[in-house]
Amino acid sequence: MQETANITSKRRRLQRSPSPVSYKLDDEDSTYEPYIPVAQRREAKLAKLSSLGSNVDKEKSRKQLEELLEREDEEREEERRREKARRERTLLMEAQDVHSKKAAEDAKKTDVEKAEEADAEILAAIASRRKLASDLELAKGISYTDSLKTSWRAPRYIRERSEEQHQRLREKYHIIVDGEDIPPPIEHFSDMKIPEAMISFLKERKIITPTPIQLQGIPTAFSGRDMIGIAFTGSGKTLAFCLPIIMMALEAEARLPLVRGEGPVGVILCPSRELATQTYENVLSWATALAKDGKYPQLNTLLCIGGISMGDQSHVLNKGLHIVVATPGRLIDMLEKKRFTFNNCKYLCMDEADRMIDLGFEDDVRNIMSFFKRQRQTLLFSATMPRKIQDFAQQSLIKPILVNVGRAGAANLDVLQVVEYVKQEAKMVYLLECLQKTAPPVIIFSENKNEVDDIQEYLLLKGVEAVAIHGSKTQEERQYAIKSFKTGAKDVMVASGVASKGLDFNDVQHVIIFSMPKEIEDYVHQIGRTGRSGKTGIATTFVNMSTPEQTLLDLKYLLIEAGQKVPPFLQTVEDPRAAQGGSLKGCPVCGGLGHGISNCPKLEDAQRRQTASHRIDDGGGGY
Ligand SMILES: Nc1ncnc2c1ncn2[C@@H]1O[C@H](COP(=O)(O)OP(=O)(O)OP(=O)(O)O)[C@@H](O)[C@H]1O
Repeated sequence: MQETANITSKRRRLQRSPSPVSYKLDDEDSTYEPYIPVAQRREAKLAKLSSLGSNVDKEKSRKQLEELLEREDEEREEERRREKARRERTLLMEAQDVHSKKAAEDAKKTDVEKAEEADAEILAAIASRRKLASDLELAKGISYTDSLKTSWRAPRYIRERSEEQHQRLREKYHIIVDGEDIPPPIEHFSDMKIPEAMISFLKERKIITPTPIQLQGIPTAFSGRDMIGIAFTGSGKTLAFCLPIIMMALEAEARLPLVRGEGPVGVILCPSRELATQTYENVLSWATALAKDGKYPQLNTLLCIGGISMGDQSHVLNKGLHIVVATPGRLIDMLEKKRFTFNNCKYLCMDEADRMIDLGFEDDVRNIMSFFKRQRQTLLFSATMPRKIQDFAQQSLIKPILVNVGRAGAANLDVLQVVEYVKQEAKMVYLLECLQKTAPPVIIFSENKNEVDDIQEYLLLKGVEAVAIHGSKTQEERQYAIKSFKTGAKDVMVASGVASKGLDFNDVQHVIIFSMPKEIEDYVHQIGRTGRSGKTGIATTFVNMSTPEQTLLDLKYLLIEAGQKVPPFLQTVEDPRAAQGGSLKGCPVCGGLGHGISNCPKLEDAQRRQTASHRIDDGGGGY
């Protein structure tokens, strides 16, 4: 009996000892009484009463007791109500306190801080864009976690190098990488397991050692990895994404030759017909060089752009198809008409990718992705890729690797940038003078199609051999302009933005920017038509009162970044953010260094275009 009592008292002590969750209550509130339900209390009191065994009328006592208990209950209830009201009052006061503190903090915030908060809100709104994947994948919740498997491996002696050695090599070439299990950089084409015939062909064209984007980008793409490749204009990105597609097509053909109705194995998307044509010609020449060697099969490549008759390429469509180079509009048309399918397509590359996944083309890209029937390798390349687009793209790729040579959007350092203040009415005359600065070939850029025509007309009148290209010209006129400028038959090409992205003309000496584009990215692409492939070039830009101050600021920062001379009139352009003590970070939407997101011309333009709901490509990219 004694033992039982001990155990019971021990148990009680144990029950009272603080549990990890309730210790605060036990420690701090010594008046705490555990709650006993009313019925239980009532029973206990009645039991106590009957145990007294008095002679009083038990029924009467029961009634009195019940009244007493009811009164007690009411008093307890009243006390509980008062306690609740007191707590609610305290919470309300706390909330009011927090609110007034926030209002006081807001009042203390500078305009810059408020602007930064507004920027963050806009950024968050853009970040909520739908993932870049096909609607089918999104609807079915399909997402892949592993990169595409390929048989390619770096040579053993390179694989055996330590990660520090790889990193040292990257640092030597100013390559910044980001991602998991990054393949090693390879300094020589001969170590990349590229066919000898290809190496000899490249050598004939003075392509002897890989450029930085190639020495990290080619092994990355050969390994089957998704990647974002960013490198300045004229740095050889085309070879970095074409070689992998060629090798993949050769491998597919060697496994099982493709027959009519099969293929393509891979597709390259470009934002303009001209760029697609140029890339197609490159692929064609590299594939032909391999076939000529006799050891490799002839690959069939299709150019799929608007403005041309696809019937002219029926000989390609009548055989197994290996590679398609396309602009989005015509590609979608061909896929919808089932002229070919993407059932076995496993390589998608987007050149000038920021433009492709930019607000205007986004839905086209998603539509194209919906034709893929299996996992693909996706590669995005550009000289400009603002942080926001990089982030957006990264969530759409599988274990992506970012290969970055220099700051995305930085100007090519081989271009000498000269910015001149020229009054609007003096521009045409000064242009003639400016043309004397260098020997031809020269490209003149204007943002306005009518102005392009006016400049060409003026130059022709003055006896300058000039051709013109813009989105309203017919495809024949555009092809003629490109061809005659490329072959050197014409000295000067006057162009709107359509010719700025990615086009590779031999040895352009001088780029004249007659009217400064609003978006600094466009400027970077335009001046990038010179100073290519390690050569130097000059870019002269006309600005005046009609150039928006913000554009001038973007330009000023870009010149400073590239170590170029900042002319006195640009030096006087003040950054309002600096005056207010705000941060001078570049715009995450367009990469411009002279403004924040809330003043981004690209965003404004995209919003305007979305409202007008028509396409982005200056008449050249789509169908
Ligand atoms: N490894 C190399 N060595 C020397 N020249 C090269 C090499 N790779 C490519 N080139 C040449 O450099 C020129 C520019 O290459 P490409 O057009 O691929 O540049 P890009 O980086 O795509 O430029 P953009 O951003 O303007 O499109 C081409 O004429 C090409 O033949």
